[in-house]
Amino acid sequence: MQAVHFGAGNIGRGFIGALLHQSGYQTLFLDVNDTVIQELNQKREYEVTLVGTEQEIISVKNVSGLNSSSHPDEAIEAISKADLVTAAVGPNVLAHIAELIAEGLKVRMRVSKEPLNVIACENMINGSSILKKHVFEYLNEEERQAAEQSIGFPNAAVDRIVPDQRPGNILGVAVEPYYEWVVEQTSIKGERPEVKGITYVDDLNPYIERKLFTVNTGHAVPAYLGHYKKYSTINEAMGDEEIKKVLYGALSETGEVVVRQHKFDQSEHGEYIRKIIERFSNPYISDYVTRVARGPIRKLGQNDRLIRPASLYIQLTGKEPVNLATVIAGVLLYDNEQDDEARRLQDQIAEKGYEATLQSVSGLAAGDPLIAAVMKHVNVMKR
Ligand SMILES: NC(=O)C1=CN([C@@H]2O[C@H](COP(=O)(O)OP(=O)(O)OC[C@H]3O[C@@H](n4cnc5c(N)ncnc54)[C@H](O)[C@@H]3O)[C@@H](O)[C@H]2O)C=CC1
Ligand SMILES: O=P(O)(O)OC[C@H]1O[C@](O)(CO)[C@@H](O)[C@@H]1O
Repeated sequence: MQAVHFGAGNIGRGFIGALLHQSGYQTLFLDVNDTVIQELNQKREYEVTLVGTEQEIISVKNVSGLNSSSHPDEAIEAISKADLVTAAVGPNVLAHIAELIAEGLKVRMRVSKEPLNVIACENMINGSSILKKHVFEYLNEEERQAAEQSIGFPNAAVDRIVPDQRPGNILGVAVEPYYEWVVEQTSIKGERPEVKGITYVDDLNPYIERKLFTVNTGHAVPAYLGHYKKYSTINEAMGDEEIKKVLYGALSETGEVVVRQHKFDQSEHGEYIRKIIERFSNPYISDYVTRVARGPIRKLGQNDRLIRPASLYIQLTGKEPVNLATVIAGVLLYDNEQDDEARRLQDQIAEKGYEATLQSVSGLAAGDPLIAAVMKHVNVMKR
């Protein structure tokens, strides 16, 4: 079986690539990073090290790479013949891989009605549906109708902390042992892809929201408040009692939302939170606050890990999400010259101020109570 995976980065190699290999797939990684592609083609294998109290090494074999930017025709051909297409490129990059996928589908649909599933493995709600929308922009009406019949874009939630790797080791990845990959089976075309480790569910929404609003909201706390307090790693930030207090508070706020919205059992959700906080504190993983904080404009999006649960908390409880508001203030204060979105955010703030910037990046209406709640913390924290 042949899988084509877009993005030979941390999650691509450290999570999806490893499971595909363990499930018997040959994986072609499509990426724009020549160094990684060359190394993949030279070595044809790499190691994933699970780091915890005990270490385990997984050898990922039957892999190759292709620079999809300089070799689009080969990429199109590979997509046209693939048994499964996956992607972990980052939410903002989905639009940029859509044309290649569309061209691959056109070639495929000309010669066969064989079903294919395309799964976006990103930290976002409805990632595969959004990718589908981008792909369909490159298809004509007839092709769209054919694609509706045979090409599935099941949404997915992926969870594994894969920090940035040590320089010098191009392919090897150190990852936490934990993982979760949940895929919406109702959108699958043909047989469900047999990938070890995928949990199929009918409705993904509860799982993606629980994950995004617990793992990712939670991780954002030591990331942004850690950077604010001048820590460089998540581990250091997790040792700060003030940060931990906001973390517990924020996860209790999102917990209330997730449990009420999706009817998760309260005590099971408490246990889920406990495990996640333990994962953030894994002493064997060295994760920089700047990686987890990357892309602050995206993270202030209306459906992302902070604004959506904070807005829902206000709607559902009528209370102020004090802790989530503190973290959102931390995002607005996130100043990192190395991060393009952080620079753009600070430029906007310099031009029009915190309140108007928050409003414009989050899509919140003027006068939304969340804005006032956040501004209280901005005013204290910026002193
Ligand atoms: N690292 C983590 O712990 C987790 C990350 N994710 C999600 O997985 C996605 C990827 O994250 P990471 O692997 O951490 O990022 P990464 O930056 O390590 O990997 C992204 C890869 O995509 C490649 N890429 C960029 N533009 C491309 C294009 N046009 N065509 C093909 N490849 C392209 C990059 O060169 C890079 O190798 C993100 O959506 C992230 O939120 C989800 C769960 C965990
Ligand atoms: O990948 P994003 O959306 O930039 O956010 C970083 C987050 O994603 C993860 O890498 C994995 O979910 C977490 O470590 C962190 O919370």
